[in-house]
Amino acid sequence: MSDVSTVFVTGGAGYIGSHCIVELLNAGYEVIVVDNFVNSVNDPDGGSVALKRVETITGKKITFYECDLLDKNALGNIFAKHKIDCVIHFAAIKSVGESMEYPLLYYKNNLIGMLNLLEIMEQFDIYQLVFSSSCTVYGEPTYLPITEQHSVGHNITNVYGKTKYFIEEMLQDITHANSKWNIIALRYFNPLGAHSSGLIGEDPIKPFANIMPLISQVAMKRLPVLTIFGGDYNTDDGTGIRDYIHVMDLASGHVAALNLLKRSHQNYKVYNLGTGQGVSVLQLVQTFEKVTGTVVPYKIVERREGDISTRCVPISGGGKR
Ligand SMILES: O=c1ccn([C@@H]2O[C@H](COP(=O)(O)OP(=O)(O)O[C@H]3O[C@H](CO)[C@@H](O)[C@H](O)[C@H]3O)[C@@H](O)[C@H]2O)c(=O)[nH]1
Repeated sequence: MSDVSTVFVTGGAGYIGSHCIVELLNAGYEVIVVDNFVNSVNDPDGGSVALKRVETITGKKITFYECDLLDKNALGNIFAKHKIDCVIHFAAIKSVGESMEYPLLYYKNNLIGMLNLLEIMEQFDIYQLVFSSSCTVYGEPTYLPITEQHSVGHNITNVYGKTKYFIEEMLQDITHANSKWNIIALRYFNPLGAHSSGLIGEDPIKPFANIMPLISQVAMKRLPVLTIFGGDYNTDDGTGIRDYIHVMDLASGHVAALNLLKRSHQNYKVYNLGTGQGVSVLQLVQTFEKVTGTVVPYKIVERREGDISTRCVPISGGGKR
């Protein structure tokens, strides 16, 4: 198997991307980052503040480019300049609540971006890819905890999840057609937390609807009260249950996936990345209060459209498909 040492990272300035780069650099990989920097706090000298801080944390230099994946020529030019071994594709657009608003924009950015990347990879004879997928591909689960063998594509409640599902299908097809492809799709459950240095973390600049940054906003008094969606789910305390995974554990999962691609040909594999432990919204709030010593005022309202009740992975996942 080829020696993976330089990783091309799309969306490296994002929350998950930046934390993963820390682990990649610590594991001895070199990284080339592309990002369009539209959802990051940017540095006046170019790049993003998060990337600069990753350099501070690791003591290593990051090569980065401002590039949108819709610009295939620009992407090709970057590939032509470097000896890239492997790609991790984080870049995707998300919107508030990930409703069905603007589906065309989602499909265009997320699907064409992926296709451009795959075409350029093939052109440069690079076939190793780790793809950021999501537990949303499972839709409303028919059994719990969710293994990788659970059906995908049914009742997906948001367009973001659908793009992840469509891309997974595409990746599977191309590996069938050309066995040179060596791909792992990682289905993230709900990431939270920050690097222990506190230098990087989740602080979105665009409007967002995920629970953890909202809890932080309320704790910092930027928002008066946390709105908990639904107190009548069929769970112990009535609030929704998710599997929250620490972002640095997610990062380790990416390094493990890359190491696996490097060690042996995988063709196409999917893995869940979760903890195996379901946590309710109320438990999350109470734990946050206990750990930080800060009170988080909340009110329980109607369920949010498109939300499911419970989603978690088994303690030891299956891993094969
Ligand atoms: O203001 C809020 C926001 C969320 N929740 C609840 O908190 C839990 C988690 O919600 P959220 O952080 O929005 O995540 P999910 O709804 O589980 O799904 C998100 O998280 C997945 C894993 O990252 C992504 O793949 C999905 O696209 C994304 O919608 C759910 O029970 C929500 O009902 C609230 O009660 N109040």
